[in-house]
Amino acid sequence: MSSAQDLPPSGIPIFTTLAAYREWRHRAFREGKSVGFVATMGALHEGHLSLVKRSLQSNDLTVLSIFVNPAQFAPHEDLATYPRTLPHDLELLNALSLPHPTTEDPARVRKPSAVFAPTVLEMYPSGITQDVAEQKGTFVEVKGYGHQMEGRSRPTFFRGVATVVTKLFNAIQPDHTYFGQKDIQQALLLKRMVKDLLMAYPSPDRLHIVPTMRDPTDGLALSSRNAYLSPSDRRVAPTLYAALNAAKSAWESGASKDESIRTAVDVVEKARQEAKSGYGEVDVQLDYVEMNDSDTFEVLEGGLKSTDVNPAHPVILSGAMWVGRTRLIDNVLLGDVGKVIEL
Ligand SMILES: Nc1ncnc2c1ncn2[C@@H]1O[C@H](COP(=O)(O)OP(=O)(O)OP(=O)(O)O)[C@@H](O)[C@H]1O
Ligand SMILES: CC(C)(CO)[C@@H](O)C(=O)[O-]
Ligand code: BAL
Repeated sequence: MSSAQDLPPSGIPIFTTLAAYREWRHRAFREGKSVGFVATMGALHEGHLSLVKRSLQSNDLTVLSIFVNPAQFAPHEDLATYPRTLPHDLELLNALSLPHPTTEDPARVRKPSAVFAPTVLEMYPSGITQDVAEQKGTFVEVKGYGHQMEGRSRPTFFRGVATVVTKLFNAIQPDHTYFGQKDIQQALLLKRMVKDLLMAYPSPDRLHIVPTMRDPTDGLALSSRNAYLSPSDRRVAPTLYAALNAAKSAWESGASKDESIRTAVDVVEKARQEAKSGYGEVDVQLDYVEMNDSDTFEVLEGGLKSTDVNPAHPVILSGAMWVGRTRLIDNVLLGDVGKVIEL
């Protein structure tokens, strides 16, 4: 366990080295205790906590990693400014507890058991540069599944995510792991990776996808990057979710894929015009709105309608939008949502 001077006080053990974590993990193996795992980049919010709560409900022990992974940021992206709030993250985790599922004794609760907060060198012993052409060492690519949706705008993102999550799974050795629907392509791609690489910790059926937590007042998906939003940005930010919902209603009322996407684009365009001239003069730019098969990630054909699609194979309706200098993503699922996420 780390006793590093620069770590904030915490009731939860914080491991900064693989060796220290492994000792703890071996004890859990010996004692036959199940370990649930939530991977994060910190700056925790209720969305993260909803994943931690799922883990607490189903596992003896719950580990959370906090690691801002350089490999998933392109050189022009926001690695340097990404919010880092470890003391506050630990406060949130220390305050979290759920009744123990197998007893009515109110004194027995489950709390997060450990935090893994490694250094960059610990995670990348061969070193890491954000420029893919210059990288050396071992990287993981999920071919055919990383170039659509988010991958179109962030071509090296999923390589960085698949690589770090493989490392985290090798380190943590989770029985169960929990990812958020907000990053739906990431979660589904990782499920495929776990299957393709014949991983045991976790096995593919033990990678759980948890619904997106939203601001109850306007539906904005909770996200660490929301911290970048100015008050005027924040007023426009729910537009993406509103646009996706407009497209969803159109689709469910019989519109084609192209018509549904057009509905979403119109919602963003209207908000863009208003935000440009309104108080605060916010610059809104749609990056993409798309509909993709949740299994293959292939783009749906433009003329398709909901009646042409098997509801047992949900469609991902997703998008990304810039609000000022903040890039927001969101998605809704069309069809039998329960086939993809655990409600
Ligand atoms: N609103 C949310 N509801 C449920 N899960 C979420 C939510 N936001 C993030 N997560 C999940 O938490 C995990 C860690 O995500 P991460 O630390 O990148 O936070 P984030 O809020 O997604 O940050 P960012 O702003 O960088 O996208 C991922 O599995 C992610 O999908
Ligand atoms: C899965 C993850 C922790 C890998 O760095 C990150 O992409 C995230 O927080 O979603
Ligand atoms: N939640 C996704 C992490 C990223 O955008 O880098």
